[in-house]
Amino acid sequence: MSVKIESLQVSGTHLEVCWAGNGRVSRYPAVWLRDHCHSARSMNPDSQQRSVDTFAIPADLAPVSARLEAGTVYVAWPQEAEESEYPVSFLEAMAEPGLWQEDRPKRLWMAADMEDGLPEVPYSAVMAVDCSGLAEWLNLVDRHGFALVTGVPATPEATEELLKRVGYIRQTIFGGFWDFTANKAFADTAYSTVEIGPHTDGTYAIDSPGYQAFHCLEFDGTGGESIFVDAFKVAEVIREQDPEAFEVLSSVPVPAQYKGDGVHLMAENPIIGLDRDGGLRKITYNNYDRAPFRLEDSRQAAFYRSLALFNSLINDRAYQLRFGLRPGTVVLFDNWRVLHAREAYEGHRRLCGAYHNKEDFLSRLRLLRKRG
Ligand SMILES: C[N+](C)(C)CCCC[C@H](N)C(=O)O
Ligand SMILES: O=C(O)CCC(=O)C(=O)O
Repeated sequence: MSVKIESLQVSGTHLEVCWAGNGRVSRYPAVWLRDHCHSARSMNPDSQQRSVDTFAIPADLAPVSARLEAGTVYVAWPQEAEESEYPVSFLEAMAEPGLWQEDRPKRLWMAADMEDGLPEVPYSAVMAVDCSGLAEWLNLVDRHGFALVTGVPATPEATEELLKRVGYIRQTIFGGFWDFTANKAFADTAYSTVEIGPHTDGTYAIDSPGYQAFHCLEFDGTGGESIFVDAFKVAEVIREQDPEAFEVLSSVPVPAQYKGDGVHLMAENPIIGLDRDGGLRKITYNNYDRAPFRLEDSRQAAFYRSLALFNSLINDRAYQLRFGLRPGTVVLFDNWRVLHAREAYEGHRRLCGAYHNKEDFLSRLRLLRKRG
């Protein structure tokens, strides 16, 4: 429910809005206001894209008058016949200066935190038309870094249909929706039976896949247990216990590469990527794909020490959630936060799954939350 406006007035180069209930006053500068006008002449009514010429707005613009009518604030400008329009809800959302952000709290975890059960949603709920189950699944992934869907028909078709409810599938050198065994189809150990330690995928991609899903369709063998690690938890432990290591891991740009299958992909990222406020944004870690690079000796020593600390924590069972992927259960996890790994295995194992881009998952989550 939108907050009500108690009163509004123009004051110099600003519009002042006094909000009902708390008496809070918001001040909006004229140039910013004119640049964000919602009328059809300033915002394309079909695309909601800005059409006003930002750069023709006089730097000394000042509003002439303002009025409120039926949930919209109208502002009159000198030399303009038409008023600008602003939904009250828009002015409320922009009441104070501040950079864009969304409230998406994370629950960081160690293995013991998951002893009461894993975040999961039944397939029937996720596929239901009302999308409440889909919203629950994506909210769980956003909060915990992963979530299971149980009772999924063990077919690639059902799995692909499920994953397409999240958003369109990300294409990579491995294709789109993939269905694989240890067939050495690509120059990557995923297509073998060897052990793969905790890592994120696509460290060699400038835009690493935001999410990854696995569904084990067939398993007739031994070993092959999956491992998941909340690397945000590990990063916060390091930030607390070893600030020097945290500085190294969050600042040294580590190059990665994928060489083979007709490509040579390269990208560089710090292992612990931070956002503008110093919060955790993106973990990028795959020691197998780290490309050669050199630092000067003392920095090189600090890098290996920090890397060894990170490695010791992600391989500490206290941080490792371990379970076997089995037919019927799909795991979707945040590839920018949760490391995944696999024990070596023998016998036959068939996995299918896909990647999603970070922005497409968050778009679906955002729209589902708006419906909620
Ligand atoms: C596509 N599929 C999941 C089958 C295999 C992907 C291999 C990804 C590679 N280990 C990396 O770290 O990027
Ligand atoms: O086989 C698995 O369980 C996972 C393989 C893997 O790590 C990957 O595809 O990145």
